[in-house]
Amino acid sequence: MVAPMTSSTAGGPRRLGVMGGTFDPIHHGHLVAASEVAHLFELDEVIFVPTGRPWQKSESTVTSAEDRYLMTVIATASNPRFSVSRIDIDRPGPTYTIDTLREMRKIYGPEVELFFITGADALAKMLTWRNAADMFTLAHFVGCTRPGHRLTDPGLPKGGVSLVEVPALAISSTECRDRVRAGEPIWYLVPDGIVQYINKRHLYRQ
Ligand SMILES: Nc1ncnc2c1ncn2[C@@H]1O[C@H](COP(=O)(O)OP(=O)(O)OP(=O)(O)O)[C@@H](O)[C@H]1O
Ligand SMILES: O=C(O)c1ccc[n+]([C@@H]2O[C@H](COP(=O)([O-])O)[C@@H](O)[C@H]2O)c1
Repeated sequence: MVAPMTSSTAGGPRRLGVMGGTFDPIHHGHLVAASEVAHLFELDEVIFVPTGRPWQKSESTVTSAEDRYLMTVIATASNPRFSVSRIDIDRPGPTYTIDTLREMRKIYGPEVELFFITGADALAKMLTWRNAADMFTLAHFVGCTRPGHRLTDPGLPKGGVSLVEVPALAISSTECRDRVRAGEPIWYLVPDGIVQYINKRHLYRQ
């Protein structure tokens, strides 16, 4: 593990975490990873960014962007340091992180420090992402441990990534969807409001 960078705290540039994900649905694994990275890196805020069209996931299995966005808002509402951005769902075309980071820099200004947060599985695939080499000039990348996945640096530019240990929660969105489909409970895998939203909207039934 690489020791996290510490902040310049008061008076320094704003430090923003960017937690990108399909969040179909959002679960406690996402929330705990974001919270831990916020703590370790002394972030001012973590912005959750639900994907619009996650091109590396099968389109037919992805729930509508509005449902995923609303679930992300519900799940993060109680944490004053968490917020949700629509930038990926409002941008047409496939979702590329290079575009997310460019847009973030336009919105928050060139001085802001961006920390893009990923789990070990996403980090392992990062070199297959669009314009991967350019992403590292726009943000620092933080790879988090995730049960069932080995956390290694897949050969990213030196200094561009930190690997950190977060509390281990063996939860995936796939498992949540499968459990709903099978009539099994997802209480405590996801926030209570997400169980209620899924039931109200009849998501993942077939
Ligand atoms: N339990 C977890 N612990 C740590 N990181 C996680 C965990 N679950 C997801 N992540 C990370 O959160 C980000 C968004 O993940 P995503 O929304 O694709 O959820 P998922 O559970 O991996 O979904 P699916 O099962 O549908 O593939 C990714 O960087 C992923 O690696
Ligand atoms: O930029 C890309 O080409 C790219 C390819 C795959 C995933 N991503 C981003 O990685 C984050 C996690 O994605 P996912 O598919 O694991 O939910 C999310 O912000 C995606 O937009 C980005």
